[in-house]
Amino acid sequence: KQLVSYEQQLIKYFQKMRSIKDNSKSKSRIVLNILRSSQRKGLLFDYNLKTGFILNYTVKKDPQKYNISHEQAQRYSLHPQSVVGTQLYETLGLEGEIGLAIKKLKEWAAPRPVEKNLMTISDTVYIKPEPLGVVLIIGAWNYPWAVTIQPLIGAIAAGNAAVVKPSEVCVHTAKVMEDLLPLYIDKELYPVVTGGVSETQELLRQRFDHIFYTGNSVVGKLIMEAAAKHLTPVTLELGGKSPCYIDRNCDISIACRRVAWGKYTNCGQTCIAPDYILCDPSIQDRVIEEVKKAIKEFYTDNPKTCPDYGRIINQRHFKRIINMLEDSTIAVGGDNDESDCYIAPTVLRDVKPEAKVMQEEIFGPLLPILSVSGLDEAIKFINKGEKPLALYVFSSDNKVITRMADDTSSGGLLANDCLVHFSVNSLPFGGVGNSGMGCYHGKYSFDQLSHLRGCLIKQLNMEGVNSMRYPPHTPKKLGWARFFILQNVDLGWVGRMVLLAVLAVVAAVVLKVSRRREKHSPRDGNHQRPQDILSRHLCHDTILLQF
Ligand SMILES: NC(=O)c1ccc[n+]([C@@H]2O[C@H](COP(=O)([O-])OP(=O)(O)OC[C@H]3O[C@@H](n4cnc5c(N)ncnc54)[C@H](O)[C@@H]3O)[C@@H](O)[C@H]2O)c1
Ligand SMILES: CC(C)=CCC/C(C)=C/CC/C(C)=C/C=O
Repeated sequence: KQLVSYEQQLIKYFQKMRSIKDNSKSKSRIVLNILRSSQRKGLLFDYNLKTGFILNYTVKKDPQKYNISHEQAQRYSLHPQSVVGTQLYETLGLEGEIGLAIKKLKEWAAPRPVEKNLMTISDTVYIKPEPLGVVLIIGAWNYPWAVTIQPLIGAIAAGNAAVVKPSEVCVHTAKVMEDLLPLYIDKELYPVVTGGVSETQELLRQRFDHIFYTGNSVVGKLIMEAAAKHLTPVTLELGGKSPCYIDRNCDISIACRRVAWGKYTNCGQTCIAPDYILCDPSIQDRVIEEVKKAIKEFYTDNPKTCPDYGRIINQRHFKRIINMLEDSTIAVGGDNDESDCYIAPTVLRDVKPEAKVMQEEIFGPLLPILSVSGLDEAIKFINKGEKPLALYVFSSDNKVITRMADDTSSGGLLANDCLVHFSVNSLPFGGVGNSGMGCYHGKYSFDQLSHLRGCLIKQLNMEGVNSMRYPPHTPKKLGWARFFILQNVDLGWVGRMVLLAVLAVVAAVVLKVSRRREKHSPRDGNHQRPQDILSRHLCHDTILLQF
């Protein structure tokens, strides 16, 4: 029933939308105006229903069509990555996020009761998550589905409208998104705007209610600058050099296989790829040998012909990565082919901190190894740099892992594995410092793209209790205020019942006393209501302290 009435509402709304004339000069302004007017109509506030409907429609009712997007993506000949790989690294996560949102949305969107202090004990105090409005999602090219659609799922779940701006660098995927998204979700509420820097800048001149940007830190600063003009909050999912410390005390063979997977997946073009290895010089040769073995195991003797090994996204990035090889020693790989944007899985040995490859995020299949004398030096080295998006530590010794966690800071920390924290939707995913701000995935996406509105609903009675905060202020009142405000009450269910019973008894006693007084004294202008008497008791009697 609800759904039918909701659909009727939608039909009316679309009729109205169609009648709006496109008389504005700027394409993005039109888009924004449409989204804003849909917001004003209050339709988006029906978000439980709407999101449930859209998400169900997308995945559950039409799984076949949902899958077509991968196949079609392949047909549009995306940058080389196997169909299975695309699903494993990109769309599997999306399915998980959608499933979770469908399952949990009611719970996430519901008012959240919070702890109260004594002053607000009889009030209703809660957090009400509200949609922010219109979110601008600017995606990057390296995992275009994951980094563009995953925030969109959060935006929809939280009841927002969203403009989706895929990266122009992944030309084909952007086109697929532009073609396919409107087939599955409401194109009026979630339009896809394609284009490059100038189109993005034009979008950024508009006022959004949140900007969710994924990409490099240099552009991240420009996004923040543009957002500041409208005081628009931002989520910045950036990158940087994610260190990987391999302790002497660990299974080096397993560690290196996991590091090789983390590094060479998507040809190193992963925001959380281990950027470089720090290890004791005594294990460097072993590390090289084991990474080499893993490369062969994953990508055969000739990664160039292996369908699971990727390519560099374009020649600009190819040249940037090849330039980094200049002053380092190649231990494994190194062969490349510019015409095919191919760079073999490569390991660099005895790399100096001043080497070119150590001056910026590599974002390619080069794995430099730097020598450190042990954990202390590794921590020192890491702390000299910017706070990374991910930090990896491999050790069989829990003390080593704990020290790394305690003495460094990063967006995420992973011990004895790489990348997999991205797939755990109960963990917040995001950077800190130069690697970004804000986080998402699962409920964190919902909260990040909601306004958490603090609500306190008081009744108009019990006015006397408030006298402690009203002028004239006195030290005695302050004493009471201190007690009532600073005492947090978390009594639990039983405690609340006991407190209620005690309050009822006190109220009954006070009422009885006041009635007796009323009986014995005639009504006059100074008559006091029971709650005033109660509050006087509350403020001046020691009974309360025992309370
Ligand atoms: N933290 C994460 O989740 C995450 C995920 C993927 C990538 N990254 C990081 O992103 C970087 C790689 O992506 P990229 O930056 O090359 O992607 P990119 O070139 O695709 O740029 C990202 C977006 O910014 C827009 N853009 C580019 N220049 C702009 C400008 N001057 N003004 C306004 N908009 C502009 C693009 O149109 C694009 O949509 C790496 O640093 C990587 O670590 C981070
Ligand atoms: C398949 C498993 C267990 C995890 C996925 C790991 C992966 C490749 C994450 C990439 C995440 C991502 C969007 C990075 C951004 O650049």
